[in-house]
Amino acid sequence: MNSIAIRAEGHTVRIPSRRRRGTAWVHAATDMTFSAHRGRVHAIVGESGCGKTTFASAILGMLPAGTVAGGRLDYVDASGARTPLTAGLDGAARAAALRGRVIGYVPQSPATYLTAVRTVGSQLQETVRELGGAASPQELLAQVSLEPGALDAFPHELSGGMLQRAAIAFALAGGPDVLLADEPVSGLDPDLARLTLGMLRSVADSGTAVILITHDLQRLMDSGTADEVSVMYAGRIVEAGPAAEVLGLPAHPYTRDLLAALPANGLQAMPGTSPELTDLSEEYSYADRLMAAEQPEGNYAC
Ligand SMILES: Nc1ncnc2c1ncn2[C@@H]1O[C@H](COP(=O)(O)OP(=O)(O)OP(=O)(O)O)[C@@H](O)[C@H]1O
Ligand code: NI
Repeated sequence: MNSIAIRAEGHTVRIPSRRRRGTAWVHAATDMTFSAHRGRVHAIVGESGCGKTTFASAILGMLPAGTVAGGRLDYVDASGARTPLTAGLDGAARAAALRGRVIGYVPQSPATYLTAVRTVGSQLQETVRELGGAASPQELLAQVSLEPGALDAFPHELSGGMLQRAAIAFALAGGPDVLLADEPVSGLDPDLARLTLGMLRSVADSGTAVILITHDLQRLMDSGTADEVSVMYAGRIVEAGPAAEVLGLPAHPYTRDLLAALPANGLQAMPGTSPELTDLSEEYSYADRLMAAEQPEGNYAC
């Protein structure tokens, strides 16, 4: 069986952003190479605004209209057949067909996708029916450690942590080959975060390719959930590899600085500031940020 489920090669995304004087371009992804394997958890980490959610949108074929995509971003089925996910409108249509059934998605703000006026159970039942899933709503809730009583609850009756787990149940409803979770543990207390990451681990262990987007390196390390880690900076993957290597012996200065900024490692402030991705120079790298941080007056020169 082919084990790569999502494969990016030179994946590049430019999103148009209208300005008073013409169009500016958001450099949301540049030359990204990435593989997510069935049975493994691949974490994508990086500061706010580096392009993590945009990469998720690309995988889901949900990039904004007018976006220009380059390189390749494919779903690869178990036989090795590739479905391009960003190849123009056609790609978006194909990606839409995969969404839910083949690629399950846990959105960054799970509260927003549920209707307030219907119970969780009726919405989950409908999702299972639409996607032709094999698991019942009861089984899906059990998989994410929610009591069956949650089926009769309205979304506002669930706590933030319960909603986040319900979001995972919805994402699993179609029995997906890939699970894409965008910040699934943000805002959760440590015990719930551990439980949720453990769930994602079991989903991977059952054969699904799990892509876990997070900016919480500490929880990622403590949980040992990830097999691989890709570190994103300003739309690029600056370092990738086995989690123990990337987080234990980081090779890139950006990864080292991210780790040094963790409370457990002394809370050293990140040097300088994250760049705006709008009209970013093609050659921009972390070295530019380090240089600007050393010469703060340079920030005022232009
Ligand atoms: N539709 C859009 N139009 C214009 N700019 C966009 C659009 N979508 C994303 N961006 C920009 O792309 C950049 C990357 O955003 P993205 O949401 O992917 O970052 P992120 O890494 O997920 O951040 P966070 O950790 O805060 O969720 C940001 O500068 C954002 O403003
Ligand atoms: Ni995001």
